[in-house]
Amino acid sequence: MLRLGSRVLYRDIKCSFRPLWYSTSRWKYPTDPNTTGYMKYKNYKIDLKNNPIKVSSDQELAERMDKIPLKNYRNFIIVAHVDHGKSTLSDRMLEITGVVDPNVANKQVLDKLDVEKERGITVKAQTVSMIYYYKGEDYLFHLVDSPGHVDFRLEVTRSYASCQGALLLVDASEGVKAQTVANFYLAYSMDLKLIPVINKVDLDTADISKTEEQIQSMFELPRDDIVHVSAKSGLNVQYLLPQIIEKIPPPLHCRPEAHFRAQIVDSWYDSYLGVIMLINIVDGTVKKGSKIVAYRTKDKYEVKEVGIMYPDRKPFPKLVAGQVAYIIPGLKDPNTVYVGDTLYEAGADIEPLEGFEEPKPMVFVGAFPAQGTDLKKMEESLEHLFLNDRSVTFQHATSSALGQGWRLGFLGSLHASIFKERLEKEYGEKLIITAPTVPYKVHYKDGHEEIVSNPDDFPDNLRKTTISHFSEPYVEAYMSLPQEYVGKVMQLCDTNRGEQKEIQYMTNGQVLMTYLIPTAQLIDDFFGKLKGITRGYASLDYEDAGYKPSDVYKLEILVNGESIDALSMVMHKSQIEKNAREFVKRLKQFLRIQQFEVAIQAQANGRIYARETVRARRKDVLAKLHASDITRRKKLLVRQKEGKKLLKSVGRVKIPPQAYQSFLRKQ
Ligand SMILES: Nc1nc2c(ncn2[C@@H]2O[C@H](COP(=O)(O)OP(=O)(O)OP(=O)(O)O)[C@@H](O)[C@H]2O)c(=O)[nH]1
Repeated sequence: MLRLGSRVLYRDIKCSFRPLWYSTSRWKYPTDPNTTGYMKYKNYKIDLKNNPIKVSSDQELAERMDKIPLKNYRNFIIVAHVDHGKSTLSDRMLEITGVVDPNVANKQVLDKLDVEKERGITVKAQTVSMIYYYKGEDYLFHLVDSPGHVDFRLEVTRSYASCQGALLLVDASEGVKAQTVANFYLAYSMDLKLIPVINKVDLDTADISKTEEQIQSMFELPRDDIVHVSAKSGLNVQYLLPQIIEKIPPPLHCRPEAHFRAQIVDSWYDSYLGVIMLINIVDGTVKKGSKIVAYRTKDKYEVKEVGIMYPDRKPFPKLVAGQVAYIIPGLKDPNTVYVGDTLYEAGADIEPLEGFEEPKPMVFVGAFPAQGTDLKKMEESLEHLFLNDRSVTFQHATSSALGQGWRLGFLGSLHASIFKERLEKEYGEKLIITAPTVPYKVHYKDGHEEIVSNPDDFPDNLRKTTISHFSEPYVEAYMSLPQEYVGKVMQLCDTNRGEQKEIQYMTNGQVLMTYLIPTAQLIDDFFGKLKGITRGYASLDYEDAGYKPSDVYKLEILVNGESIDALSMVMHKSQIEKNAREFVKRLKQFLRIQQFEVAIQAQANGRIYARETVRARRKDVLAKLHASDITRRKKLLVRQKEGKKLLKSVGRVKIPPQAYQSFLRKQ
């Protein structure tokens, strides 16, 4: 298998020289997307009169779909770098096939979550079914719109399992980016038939020739196969649909006559209907009343409803092999559903389908309910969200500062922030989230190792007699950027403890840099900093690169000598001094003045690195005293001083949860 960053890829890039005039030629489009009748493009004749298909009822739609033979099914995914236009292209396809009304302004119809609409990014892969009429026959398409961001790569990988082909979409003005390359190799390794598509050809900044050249040289995809579209205006999208039929094979491995067997692709929770599962039906049929079993748990269900996504749930009488559609098993407990598990007909003797890759969390945070939040209700909300996002790992955790909560593991920091936002938006819950941390490894002298994902559990130097050393996780980061920014990016990587592996200069003025970077640096907004110094021109992708020995320590914050577990952090030696000073200063802002003096200290490796003091509140004990009574005055002041001393020795500082919240929010 070819891997992103492999020598093969770089060699190909280096060899991709083309004469200069090549990149300056411009394409002309003689076609108008609104023209009716037969149109010709790369030898495809499209019957625009019969598209979109016309049906007057759901029943007619179901009957028409039922007549489509397996050989006319096409299951495909759209993959691309972030913002290259996947969701917009899906909108146009849904209009051409009549799934949504073309006369209303459809905008990223498949980005269904609030957080997706607000942030303009796809977080969840969404499947939708469509019927397309071509050369006198109906075809059934199952399209998957996938997320572009690297944190959601697992969503894309899982979706590939139900697809035979992929549209590899590239923005004509940006060209091939780091995630285009990563997605290409993923699709390539899964044997998917790829159709290259150049999008945004309407932009003044579009450089179609250069983008074509990149696609041809980097992916060895023939230039002639590339379709040029403007997903925004709809230009040429109608010519893409016949390519899907001609190039992507049907799922002929599916067996409609066999016993029912399907894979759970996704799942979500509906407060009325309970669990809903999106399934890829490999064999047989399933309908309301079918008795089915989940292979992993051996739980039995009687199916309550089946249907297709069009683009929302549309109940159908039955589903057949080759389709990707939903079922409602009448199940209330989301904890018993495993994405990737096989469902099969009760009583049948079947082989389970190959499961999905297990998520490997890169970022951990502690999550605790804010004051006044019901723990039980929050646990329920979390379970419903986990059902829809199986990439999150979680376990119960207790903090002496924040009480009972959870330790959550995510695939990246964007993933963590999206999850928190979903929880707040969709479930109205309030959370206190501790600083993100990566899983560190502790190597003991007796040879055993331990992974620590909670900084509070990280051993301090006192136990070092039994510890041989620590190590921290690294990623191999691939960055593509214009040549002029190479110096600045090298500097950024150096300050983030990066180790250079490879720098490749491409023919189009772009550079591909490969660095080994500690994951802890990556999750500390490395991408934001990279974008900042390259004025948004750089793109980043990464993959796990294992562990390396490292000088890491736990930085503890002490308030009057007592360690605050929720604020502990593990970090590299080089960052301790700066963070220690910053943390104590920041915590001071949020602590209430007490009757006695409060010391805030930052300690690591048995040493105090920084200290701030919150002075005690001074009560004016002399207010009521006559001005001339000097002895009484002295007596009162001495008594006040003694009282404060006593308070300090017995007084515990009660830190309100809001103080933690404010402290952590600023992190
Ligand atoms: N000019 C122009 N803009 C486009 C075109 N296609 C998409 N866009 C714009 O590009 C932006 C990103 O489009 P999306 O469809 O959300 O991209 P995406 O690839 O689904 O994004 P992620 O799912 O977050 O990776 C939006 O502002 C679109 O309006 C196009 O053909 N021409």
